[in-house]
Amino acid sequence: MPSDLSPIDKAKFVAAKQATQYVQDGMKVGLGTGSTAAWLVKCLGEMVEKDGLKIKGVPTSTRTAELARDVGIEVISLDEAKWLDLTIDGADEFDGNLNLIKGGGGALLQEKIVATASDQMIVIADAAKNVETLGNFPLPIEVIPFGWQTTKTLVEETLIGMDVLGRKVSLRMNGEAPYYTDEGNHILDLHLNRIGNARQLSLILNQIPGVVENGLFIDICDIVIIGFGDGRVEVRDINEGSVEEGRIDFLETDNLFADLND
Ligand SMILES: O=C(CO)[C@H](O)[C@H](O)COP(=O)(O)O
Repeated sequence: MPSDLSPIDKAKFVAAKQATQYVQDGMKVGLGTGSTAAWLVKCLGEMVEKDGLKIKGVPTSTRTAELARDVGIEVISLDEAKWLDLTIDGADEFDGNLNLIKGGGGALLQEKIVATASDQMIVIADAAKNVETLGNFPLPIEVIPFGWQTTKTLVEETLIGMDVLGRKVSLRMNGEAPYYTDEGNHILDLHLNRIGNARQLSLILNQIPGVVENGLFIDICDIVIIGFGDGRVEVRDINEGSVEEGRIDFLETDNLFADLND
């Protein structure tokens, strides 16, 4: 077993590896963004190269598009694909109803569009992302740069009437400058600590002029695959209401793991 990887990275890897079992020849697959999704893309690239897996990938960011091409996955746009069989992505938090906070990596807009245009969305995550109530992770919202400070004020005023614990709103930065998304927008991070009614908050935030989308994914995710640092995986399926457990043996995957870690 590679010793230089943290238990969290191993957990992300086993969740991603388990998710590849849902990918079949001929599928159009949405490819998420972030460190866990990057493991998935690398695993799928390995399957394309070594097993001749034939898939078309729709990436959710320029970062993922580059990685997917690098590992040999055929990349198409969502407009070319029109509809997807499956999207696999990471998350910043998920709750017992498989509702999510996403957008820690700034790609929430494309991620939500792509996941919504899929028959099935699978989230891959380490166990630390599992929460009872969403909101400890700051909720990202994507806003257009025009008048963003006014939009921020409107968001702050809106939060006064909401069932949340914190109300601090900060502009995401990239060093000294504001962060820009792939669509040329900014991100406001909402430090809410606890979101009492995520469905209501999501609907209300999206009504504010200047807000393009928020990082709450409500009723979008079907399955969460949770990875643990010792190789265990747990699969939660919202439709089946089931929980399955398994294990990925690091000894069996050691070579792949080492290759992918290059
Ligand atoms: O939503 C996302 C990017 O916008 C990511 O999926 C989320 O931030 C989780 O990232 P990681 O897998 O690196 O923990």
